[in-house]
Amino acid sequence: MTQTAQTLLSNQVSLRKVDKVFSPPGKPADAVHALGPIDLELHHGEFFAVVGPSGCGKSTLLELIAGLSTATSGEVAFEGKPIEGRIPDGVGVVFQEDASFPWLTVSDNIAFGLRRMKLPPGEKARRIEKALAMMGLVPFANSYPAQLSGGMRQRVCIARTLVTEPRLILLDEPFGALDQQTRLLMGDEVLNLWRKTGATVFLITHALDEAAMLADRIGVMSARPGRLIDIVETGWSRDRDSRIVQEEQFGAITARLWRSLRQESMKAIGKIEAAT
Ligand SMILES: Nc1ncnc2c1ncn2[C@@H]1O[C@H](COP(=O)(O)OP(=O)(O)OP(=O)(O)O)[C@@H](O)[C@H]1O
Repeated sequence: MTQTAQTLLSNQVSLRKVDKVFSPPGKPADAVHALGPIDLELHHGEFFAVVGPSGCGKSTLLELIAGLSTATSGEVAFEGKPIEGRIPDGVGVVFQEDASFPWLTVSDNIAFGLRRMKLPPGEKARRIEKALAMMGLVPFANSYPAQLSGGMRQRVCIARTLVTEPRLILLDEPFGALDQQTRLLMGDEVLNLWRKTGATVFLITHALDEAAMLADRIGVMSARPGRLIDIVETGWSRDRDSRIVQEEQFGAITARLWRSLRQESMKAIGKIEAAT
C-alpha cells in the first residue's frame, strides 16, 4: 500500500486549507474572518481536543466538521467524502447547553435520537437500553429532566447521541456549565464511552486541564482567525481516568498548553478591550 493510501485509511476526518468567513449579506465591511487556514487530520478512534482563546473559532471548526456550516474555501471530508450541509451519517454532536426536552422522559429523550433512523422496534429498544446503561441512567429511565441534576441531564444528551452508534462524536464544551468535580467525573464517563464504543471523539473545551486529562492529541488554536499553532501529544494509555490529574506528566502538559496559548489569549482579550 502506498503511503498516501495508508494515510487516507487512517484519517477519518480531513480538513485541507479550510477558511470560514462570516459575511452578512450586503455588508462586506462587517465580514468576520473566523477561522483558517486550517489543515487537520483526525485519526480513526483517537480522542482529539481543541483549546483556544475565547472567540477564536472553536465552535465554528466543530460546526464545519458536523456539516452545520460550510467552509468559505478549502475541503472538509468525513471518511473520504466531502461534508456538505448536513450532519453525515455516523457523526453525533453534543452541545454545551442542556438540550434535553423537559416534556419527555429520559427514555423518550434518548429515543428521540433515533427518530430519523429506520430500525426494527427490537433494535430500537436494544439501543436505548444500551445507552441508558452506558451513561448510568437505567434507574432514571422514566424520570423527567427536571428531576435530574445538570450533570445527569447532560448524560441524557450524550445518550441521545450514543443511540445512533456514531463513529465520530463531536462535543462542544459539553461540561461547560458543570462544577469542577462533576466535570472530572463526566470526563471519566466520556473516557469510558470512548473506550467502549471505539468511536473517535472530537472535543472543544476552554479548560486546559480537561483537554490534558482526556485527549490523545490536543490542538491549540491562535486568536481569531483561528489557526492551529501547536498539536500536543499527551502519551496517555487508553485506560486512563481522572486520577492522572495527580501525575507529573499532567502538569507538564497543561504548562505546555498554557505556554502556547498565553500570548494568543492576551491578543483575544486585547481585542475585546479595544472593542468595548
Ligand atoms: N453566524 C455567525 N455570524 C457572524 N459571526 C459569527 C457567527 N458565528 C460565529 N461568528 C464569529 O466568529 C468568531 C468565532 O466564533 P466561535 O463561536 O466559533 O468562537 P469560539 O472559539 O467557539 O468562542 P468561545 O470560546 O467564546 O465559545 C467570533 O468572532 C464570532 O463572533
